[in-house]
Amino acid sequence: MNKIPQQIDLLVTNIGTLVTPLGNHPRGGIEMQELQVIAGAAVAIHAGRIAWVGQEQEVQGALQGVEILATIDAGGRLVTPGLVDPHTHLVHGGSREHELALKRSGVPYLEILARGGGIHSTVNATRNTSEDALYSKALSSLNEMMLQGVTTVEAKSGYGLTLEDELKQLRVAKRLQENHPLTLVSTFMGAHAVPPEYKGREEEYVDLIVDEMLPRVTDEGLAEFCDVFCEQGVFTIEQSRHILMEGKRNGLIPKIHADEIVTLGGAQLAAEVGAISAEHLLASSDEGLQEMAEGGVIPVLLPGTSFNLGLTEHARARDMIDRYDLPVAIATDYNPGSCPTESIQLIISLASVNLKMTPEEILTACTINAANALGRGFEIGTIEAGKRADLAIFDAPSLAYLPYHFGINHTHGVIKDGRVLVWNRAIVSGEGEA
Ligand SMILES: N=CN[C@@H](CCC(=O)O)C(=O)O
Ligand SMILES: [Zn+2]
Repeated sequence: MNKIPQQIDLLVTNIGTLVTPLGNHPRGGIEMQELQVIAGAAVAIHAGRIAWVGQEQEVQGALQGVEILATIDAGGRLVTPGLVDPHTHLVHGGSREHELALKRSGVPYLEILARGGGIHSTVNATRNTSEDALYSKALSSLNEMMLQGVTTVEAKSGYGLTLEDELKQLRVAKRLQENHPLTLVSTFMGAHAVPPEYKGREEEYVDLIVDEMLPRVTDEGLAEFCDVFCEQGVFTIEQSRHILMEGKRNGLIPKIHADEIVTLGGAQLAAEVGAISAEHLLASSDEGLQEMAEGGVIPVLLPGTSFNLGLTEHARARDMIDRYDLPVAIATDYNPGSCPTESIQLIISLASVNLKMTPEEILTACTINAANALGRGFEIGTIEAGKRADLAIFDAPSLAYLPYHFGINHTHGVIKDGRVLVWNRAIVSGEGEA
């Protein structure tokens, strides 16, 4: 139990129900179902951290003699840990609604890419967009995410695909890290596609990533993670292994877009290279899932992507949880092609409808498990003394109401590092404010 400080900066009172997983570690299998539920709760915050959490009727006793600087009334609402979105392609230029008809007429995702559209179309747009314009666009998406109850967001590069354009994307993320109150976590993904100018010279592009991009990204401190789109016609298992191992040598933790469309063995590769997470996994084999479980790799599932691509098959979340005890995380995968939405609450409903996850599993997936997919389980993802004071406050009578009542935003308030950022559904403090 943490010692209670002499001063409380903010006391959140009148919480109808507080729901949170517990602990710092990823929660797999049946543990995903286990939450702490406190009816009539209060949370005391000091220096951006949770100092005390418990039943409101105990608050007087617990905080006796402590000076309370400010109080905020949660109005009997539902409070959860601030949500964590561990997989987004936040920074990019343009949009791809011009591909909608093609997509809906049944042209597969990889076919659009092979024809020079898809990711390549966004690479063009991103190269032709200034750093300031990329910043403004990403900022408005980040604010949307914040309004959804999200307090930590991962952001990948991968729409530049030249040294300078990859650095440009990552510098935008760094500026947002510095100026925006949400926590932004950066991932280098120069291996998102082979750019058209390297067609037929794929190995040369891999060399460019390894010899020039990785060292610069590390030198400038622009990313924590390195990701690869390991997929048929994109990067092979061998190329992915090489890039991820070289990334590791440069101090970047591996992540991998694995087995999204074709069963290539990306899940096994994730375990082999010691990846912190593997993403998508619609086509992973049982062997792959078993190896992920043994290797401690977190599956990050992206139900918005399979929904938006019009697929009838989805990632096997039930098998992952019930048979392999895996600590499933979920994310938006926000990107301009396969999943153009910032709405984690839509993803929460899709995790219920298409992944057949329970409300308790879903909350675990977008809090403590997502936090661990970003190596941050020690400081976020639960409401416990000592953790960062990141809270989401919802206009919802119960946890199950979040996936159940779909397609609307339930967020009433957001508190990040003890600061009220959203209240009454509006941003009250944000980018550029101390
Ligand atoms: N599948 C690869 N990358 C992204 C999509 C990128 C795009 O289509 O622009 C994803 O995770 O879904
Ligand atoms: Zn992605």
